[in-house]
Amino acid sequence: MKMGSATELYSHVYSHTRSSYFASLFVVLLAIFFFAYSIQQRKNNFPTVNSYPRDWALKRAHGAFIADAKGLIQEGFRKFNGPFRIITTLGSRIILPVEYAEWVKKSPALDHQAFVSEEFFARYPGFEGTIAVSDPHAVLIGVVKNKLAQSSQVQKFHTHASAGVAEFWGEEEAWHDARWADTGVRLIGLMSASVFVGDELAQNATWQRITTSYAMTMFMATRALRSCPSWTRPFVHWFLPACRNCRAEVKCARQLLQQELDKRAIEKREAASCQDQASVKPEDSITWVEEATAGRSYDAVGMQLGMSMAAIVTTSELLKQALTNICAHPELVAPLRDEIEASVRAHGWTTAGLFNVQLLDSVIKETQRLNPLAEVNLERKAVRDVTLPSGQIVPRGASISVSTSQLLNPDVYERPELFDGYRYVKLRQKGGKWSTASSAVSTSVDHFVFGMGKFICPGRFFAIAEVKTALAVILLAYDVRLKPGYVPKTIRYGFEVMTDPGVCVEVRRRSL
Ligand code: HEM
Repeated sequence: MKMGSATELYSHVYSHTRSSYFASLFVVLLAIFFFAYSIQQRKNNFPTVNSYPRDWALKRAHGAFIADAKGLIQEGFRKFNGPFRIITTLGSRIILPVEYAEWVKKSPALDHQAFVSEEFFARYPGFEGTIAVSDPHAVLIGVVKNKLAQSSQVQKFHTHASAGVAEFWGEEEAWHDARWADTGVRLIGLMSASVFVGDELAQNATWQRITTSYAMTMFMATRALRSCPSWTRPFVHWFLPACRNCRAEVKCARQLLQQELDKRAIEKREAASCQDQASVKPEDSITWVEEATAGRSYDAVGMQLGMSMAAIVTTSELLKQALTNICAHPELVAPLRDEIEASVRAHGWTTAGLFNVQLLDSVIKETQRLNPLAEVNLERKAVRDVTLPSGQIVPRGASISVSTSQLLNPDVYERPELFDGYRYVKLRQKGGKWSTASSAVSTSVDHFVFGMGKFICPGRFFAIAEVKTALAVILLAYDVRLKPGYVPKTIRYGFEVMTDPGVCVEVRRRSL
């Protein structure tokens, strides 16, 4: 009996313990499940603005994105009143309102190079330019930051801009077509290449063609690859015509650059063999990259294509838009010329001279405000799960961007839809935050066309100096106007905002 009772008691206690054990396990599992579920929910908690019923192949989503990304962004903020997703032709992007800009700027979990590497396939042959820009050792970025931005290139810019416009437009004193969509890019290509690779290679027509077209060729290849399922990409990139074009451009650029490197090596050997003759290294980015890598192996052509890719489309778009805006506001021409002439008289073609042309600086910054190149900026990839100030989780691997809608915010800018060449001159006079934020190379939450924080564009000083020099050279030597009847417009494709490829600017040589 005793024994029986003990066994019964034991089995009673055991079954009780076992059932409470299972109950506790159940509760713990349930809690884990709900915790994981709530995290998953928070991760997926970004409503999508262009998701449509039965749009399995995303045709409608892509069409809406390409046709009117700006409208979709406005719709997203209106509907969701906070962060949301947008389906793009390059995948999906989380769009944040400007209130998140400072947070994005500081978040160590958000990376720009990882974004470029992932979104622009920095792993396939032909994509050497993207590989160089997203290289984790940041050699190219270091060269742009430490050398390109610091050395004064204004004299070189002036020489090449003057030669360029004389070649493109000549001495004709009658109004004629400036072919501005093309000559604007060629001008920036020439000026940039003179600093990137030195005078001789800069003059080479094939080098000019490749370095001005590579960014677009690479972008077309990216688009073609994105339209293929991800598992096919490691194979199809060998066959897609757009990817083959990329590889052909890299191959041709490599041959041309190698000739330049060989020529430099011979000159160096000759200088070394001639005891009393010191070897003078050319002051250009070929030399700077070689010094920065300090004997480590690197891809010289990748560096050059990466630099051209980052520099030429962006800067030539700004130049084209700025001159078009000046033509559309002819009352700006006389005061701009007066300012440039006074500055050149006092300082010559120098960094100090460019610093003094404050109206030109304002015209350029105002151009960027209305033509910011893209509807979004601060493009980042989350390198780990990261929680937004709103509590939503951006999952590792997701891409985010901040909307540039602040550029048109009437609380910041009076009559924001209008082009006002004097806008930043007037804001600078107001003082306060605008005493520094009004300059074309500066950045703030009210104008971050060059990005912000750790990844801010290191080439902005170079770009602004180039655009100022080119505009000054043009305005001093030529009269400019829009072709009678032409109304300026921009072309939008997804997030991109570009100059009208049919822009009609006319020029005539000034008789001085
Ligand atoms: C008007 C002309 C230009 C515009 C609008 C522009 C814009 C930008 C923007 C928005 C970024 C990303 C910043 C961020 O996300 O915070 C960037 C990065 C970069 N830009 Fe520019 N850029 C211009 C010209 C140039 C030039 C002339 C160069 C080189 C000569 C250059 C080299 C770079 C590089 C290397 C990066 C990558 C920085 C990094 O990942 O840390 N850019 N640029």
